[in-house]
Amino acid sequence: MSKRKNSDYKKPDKPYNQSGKPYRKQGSAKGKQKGGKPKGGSAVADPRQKAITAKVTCSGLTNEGKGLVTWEGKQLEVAYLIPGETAEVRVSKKGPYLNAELKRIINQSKDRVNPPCPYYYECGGCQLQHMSNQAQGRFKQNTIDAIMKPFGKPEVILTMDQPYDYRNKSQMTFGQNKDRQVIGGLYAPSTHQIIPMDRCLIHDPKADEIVQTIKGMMKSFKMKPYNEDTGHGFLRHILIKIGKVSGQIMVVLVAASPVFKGKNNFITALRKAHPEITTLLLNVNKRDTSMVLGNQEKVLFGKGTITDTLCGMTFEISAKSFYQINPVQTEKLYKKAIEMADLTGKETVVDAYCGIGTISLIASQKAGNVIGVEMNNDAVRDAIRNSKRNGVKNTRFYQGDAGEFMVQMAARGKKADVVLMDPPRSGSDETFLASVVKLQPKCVVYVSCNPVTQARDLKYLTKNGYTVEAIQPVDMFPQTYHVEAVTKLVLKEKTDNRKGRFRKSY
Ligand SMILES: C[S@@+](CC[C@H](N)C(=O)[O-])C[C@H]1O[C@@H](n2cnc3c(N)ncnc32)[C@H](O)[C@@H]1O
Repeated sequence: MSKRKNSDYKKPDKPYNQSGKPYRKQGSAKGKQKGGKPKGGSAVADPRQKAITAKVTCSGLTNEGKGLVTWEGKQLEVAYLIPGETAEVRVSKKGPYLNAELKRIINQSKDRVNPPCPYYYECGGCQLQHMSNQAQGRFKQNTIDAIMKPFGKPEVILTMDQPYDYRNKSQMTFGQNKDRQVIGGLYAPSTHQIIPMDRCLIHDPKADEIVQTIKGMMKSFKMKPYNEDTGHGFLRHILIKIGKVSGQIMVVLVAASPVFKGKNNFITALRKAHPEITTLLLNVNKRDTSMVLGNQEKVLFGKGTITDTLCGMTFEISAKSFYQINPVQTEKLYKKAIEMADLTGKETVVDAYCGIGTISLIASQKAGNVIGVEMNNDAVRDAIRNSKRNGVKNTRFYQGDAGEFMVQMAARGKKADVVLMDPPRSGSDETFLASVVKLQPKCVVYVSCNPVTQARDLKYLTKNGYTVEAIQPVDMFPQTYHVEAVTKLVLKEKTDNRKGRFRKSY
């Protein structure tokens, strides 16, 4: 990223509460209290000595779906508490911070439901299963409304009718328990501790079934799970991608070594148990990292890719390429994004952070031409293949940093009528945004899975000639606090004083 030029441009370092104001991290109220009466809740001892039980009432939710309570004048976060509920919480001191854990609900909200997942309270992968679907929708709407308040009122969130089993991509991690038995599951929040589980209710059930089969095969094939502490063992993770429309299934064994003993017999046994698997890969990840996939990849059978259909087009997907994980909601998201772009068939469109070219190719049907730019090599290769596969002739794809690409476009005096952008969670950067401002597309459509970084980037664009015209939230990740939004920005018309009339500044 280039040097900061605009003092308003700042990486968000704190999450925000629903009033859009920064709030403190969980238990982040400092333990020391300077006298004065407690402002809320009631307590029975001093948490500096030992944990105490306090009665509190939940007044709101953080962006991460945790209940906000006031205790002794301090704001604390309590996971799994719902606004309006009164509860007993256990307050303890963690370092300089206070930590509050839910012990018992005294008055229950009508929004509370029994979480269907038996691992819900240990896992942390989902944060909202204790809330009804309507309450989850309201929470996400409030979150996005608060964050986007400076830019206008968002539309009503597009929710999902069947909010379980939706993920087309899943990954499970392998290890051993203290009795040296193989376990497979998901990491507990912010740790590398595996919570053994046979089923995750937001995964495609078929994916979990295949993982259970492989786990069962490990003993007879003497396949050891990898041990992060000793560096011994073979299997680290299993990644599965499923084409929800095509039914094609990719299984990726992520191993610590390329030496796969008993490979052929293993493949034969797995194919016999699951003839529906269309391709199997071995990915080698030797690094001490939380990244699941390593760089080395070998196809063990099949094509090494799967295909799927979105918005009437077919897409080929590699193991390492990004593909939206909830195809039902993705169709709604893409439809909105293309609608917001107001294409007439003549425009030059830039699709930045384009992945395997999904938005580019869908937009190409209504545009003059589309230029896609993407960092990941495999995704660019998929995008090029996908344009051929769909008989699209008016797209070009480039590999590289989207910001650098836009700088070059601006330097060469190229034009773009519309910029579609869909950056990762960290958002875009000033190099990219400054070039958008230079290129002056009449419309920018910004898709984001993180409203906080999106709001930061919108602030930059609105300070530099753009107005937000529409914001559409979409629930792509039911049961979790995450929320996606697509925003339309248009170039403001400027008054040309010399001529005394309005002119467009592009
Ligand atoms: C949220 S995904 C969106 C992909 C695509 N628009 C879609 O809907 O499937 C973000 C994409 O940005 C890519 N990416 C991340 N940083 C990038 C950068 N600096 N320049 C270009 N692409 C980048 C990632 O590899 C990923 O494919």
